[in-house]
Amino acid sequence: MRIEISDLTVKRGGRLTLDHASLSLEPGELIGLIGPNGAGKTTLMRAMLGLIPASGLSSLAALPPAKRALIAAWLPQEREAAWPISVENLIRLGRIPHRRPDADAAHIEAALSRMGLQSLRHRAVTELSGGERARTLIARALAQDTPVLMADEPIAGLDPAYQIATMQLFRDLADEGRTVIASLHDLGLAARHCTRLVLMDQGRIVADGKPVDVLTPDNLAHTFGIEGHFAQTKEGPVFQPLRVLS
Ligand SMILES: Nc1ncnc2c1ncn2[C@@H]1O[C@H](COP(=O)(O)OP(=O)(O)OP(=O)(O)O)[C@@H](O)[C@H]1O
Repeated sequence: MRIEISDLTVKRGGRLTLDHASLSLEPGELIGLIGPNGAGKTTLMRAMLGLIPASGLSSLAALPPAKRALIAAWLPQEREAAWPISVENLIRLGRIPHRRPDADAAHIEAALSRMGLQSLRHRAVTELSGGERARTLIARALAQDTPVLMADEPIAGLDPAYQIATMQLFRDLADEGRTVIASLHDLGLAARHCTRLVLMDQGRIVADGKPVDVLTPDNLAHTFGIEGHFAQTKEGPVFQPLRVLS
């Protein structure tokens, strides 16, 4: 599903933390939202979903909440587990918007299996490692089975195999025709798996395009203050941050 935002703006503490952002997200895209700490990535996604007050337009935020929950799954950055619900039951919460208990089991099984959680299904989420909890929360978002998936730093804290597997899974979801947007700090994985990168700095979108066109020496220097190496290889695009510029 296509999502459009136009002039989306958030003001907090007298400062524009999101400054007139306009974007159109298309089905089939895996969009990596990148930028330094405090650039406004979380703010952009939360405003897009209607979770925080914003001026401007967001086609998602304009929907009634019940409809929105059928269209967009949201994976927030916070991963605390408040009470000892089992892995399986936490994933089941993703099915609430559908009100179709008959179809729930298949979606829950698929999500458990896609995130490698079958052996942990009866474990309390309060007794998981950080990475296992992260995978459980991704599974809950998958069980929601929406055309749009929005994720805030979904691979932070995962081991390399699960980082790659999760990025590949997101790419598969995009290839199936879903719209996927994820904020990422790992520019190497962003370059390798994303079809498009949106670079933010100080509340603004400063670049938007293919990884090769966004991870340019100028953009890296001006936003991150780093130098990196980008190469097109037989394996696909490879990016390695090299050094901090003084
Ligand atoms: N509740 C708030 N009140 C005031 N300022 C806030 C609030 N929440 C966030 N900010 C500020 O808004 C700016 C953007 O924050 P945001 O969390 O969107 O950045 P981010 O790009 O997701 O950063 P990170 O990579 O560190 O997670 C930051 O300067 C932050 O300090």
